[in-house]
Amino acid sequence: MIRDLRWVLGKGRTLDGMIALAVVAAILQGITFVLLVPLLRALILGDIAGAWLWAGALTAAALGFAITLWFSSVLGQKAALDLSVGLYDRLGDKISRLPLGTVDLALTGRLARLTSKGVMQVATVPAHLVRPIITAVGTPLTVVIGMTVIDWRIGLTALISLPLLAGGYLLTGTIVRNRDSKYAAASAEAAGRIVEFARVQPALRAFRGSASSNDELTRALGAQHKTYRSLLLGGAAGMSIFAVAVQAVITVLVLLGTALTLGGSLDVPALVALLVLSLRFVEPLMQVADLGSALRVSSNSLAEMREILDAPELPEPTTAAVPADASVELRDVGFSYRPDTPVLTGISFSVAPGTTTALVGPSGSGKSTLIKLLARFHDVTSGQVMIGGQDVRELGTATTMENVSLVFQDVYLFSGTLLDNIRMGRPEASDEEVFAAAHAAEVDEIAARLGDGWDSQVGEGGGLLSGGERQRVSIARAILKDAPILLLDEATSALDPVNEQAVSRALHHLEGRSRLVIAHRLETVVNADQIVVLTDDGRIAEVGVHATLMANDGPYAAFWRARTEAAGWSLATS
Ligand SMILES: Nc1ncnc2c1ncn2[C@@H]1O[C@H](COP(=O)(O)OP(=O)(O)OP(=O)(O)O)[C@@H](O)[C@H]1O
Repeated sequence: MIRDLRWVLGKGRTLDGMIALAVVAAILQGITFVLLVPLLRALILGDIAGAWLWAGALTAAALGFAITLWFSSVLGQKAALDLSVGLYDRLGDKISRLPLGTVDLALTGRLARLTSKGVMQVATVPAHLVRPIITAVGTPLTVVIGMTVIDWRIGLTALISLPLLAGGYLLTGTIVRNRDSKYAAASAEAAGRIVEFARVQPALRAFRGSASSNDELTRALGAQHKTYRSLLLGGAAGMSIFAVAVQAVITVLVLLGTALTLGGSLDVPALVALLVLSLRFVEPLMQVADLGSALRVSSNSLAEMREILDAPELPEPTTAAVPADASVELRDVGFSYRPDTPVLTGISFSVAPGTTTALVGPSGSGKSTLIKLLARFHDVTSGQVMIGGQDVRELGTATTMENVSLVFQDVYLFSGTLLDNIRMGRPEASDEEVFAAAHAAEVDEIAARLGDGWDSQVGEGGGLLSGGERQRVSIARAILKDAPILLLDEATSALDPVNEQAVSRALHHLEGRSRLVIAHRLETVVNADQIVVLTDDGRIAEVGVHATLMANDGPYAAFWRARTEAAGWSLATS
């Protein structure tokens, strides 16, 4: 854990300083406790001069303890700040370098949890956990040494009791850790079910509440409740075991001290003083169990962050190649998300500069995956994806992205103004260029409808706009960006006719680029320079133009017949 913290902090001098001062503070606190023995002894024996002397020494040690504790607290707070800044920096930096294909909803959810609760848990480790744990261990050790100096038999007994207490602590830890991870898993499941429950509300209400989704949520909440109860019971049992171990040690020390006093080898003042010391000796240890389980929770969060930070990135070339033109070529491309489950196999075709290729295939045939490979969301498992005669791995992610514009179904707008969202296509564009792109994509009518025109907020994720409006904003971005290659997922089937026509007109402004389109509109398919038909297992079934493929009477002709029968009206409107 400390190694991981040091890794986040870089040099970690603040952390090292805090640890060194915490060790000194723990020893000074132990010495303060030990000095109680001669002080009490002097007081009981009526040695006033001696008592003053010991009281002075005790005050000096206590003062030293307070000062070092204060400095180590300050360093602990500084380490907390450095840690949170370091973690946010590293996570932010990593997200910008992760393959886009891996930045999905699951990762977003994990990051939301880790950057809120997780970072705080880790940042407070030095000040609130490491330092108290050093005190909880260093102080009793110093006290044991002091006891040994006063009476070696009592000291030795206290020393031997330490492994017993450590055993009790470990047992507590094991019980809490196992139950805590079960509770964490049940909580994550319950949180997922609640989100799902909220998401499917429209469907649930439309179908008068299908019981299954409710059942799942009830089951997940029940499991969470059960694991929480088990965690509380386990934690209480663990604490009790530890407390019993502590009491046993005190009892043994009292019995031994009494026996030694009765035997005449220990005087009464020393016995009283040692008994006081025994109580102080176990006091810091009592905190260890609590601190230990908190430390484990923080260490789990840090491990999860490291998992994200250590996730593999796409290799980037030292010098990015330059594409010769706007052509696209796939050479025997194979891809799988998981080992041994290929999604695409043996895909080869080219898109000549300025032409349109329509991708057609059943749901799940890999059309979106293929488009994402071209934008380097992932690297191929085998074969090559080329842009302008260069492998995208030689172009690197940045150059690849410079050469493509993406207009996808699930357009995500960031919460900001309409204009800012369009400007994102080319941040350095002038206002005139932004307005021209917005006008071409017919976004100006959206601006006119919204209260604050171009400065209207679009809401988180663009939630204040309709699906078709979000798509037009995304087309405006693409027009502004003016990249030579357009990757488009049409999805106009999900739009109302007015929006569909607006999107369709907006897309005309993106003609002239090399276009690879997941085609849903029959008009796009029939007019495409080339149609690539995929099979349901991600292979190429046919490549050609509409007339040839219809004449072949193969899978494409079957697809065409099915579509025109199902949506004959759309031919009439196109
Ligand atoms: N991130 C992912 N991780 C694992 N498997 C995935 C992932 N994305 C897609 N798949 C799987 O890859 C296959 C192809 O999916 P893809 O979305 O590319 O198909 P598609 O032809 O675009 O489908 P649709 O027309 O329904 O959008 C499917 O079996 C899908 O379940």
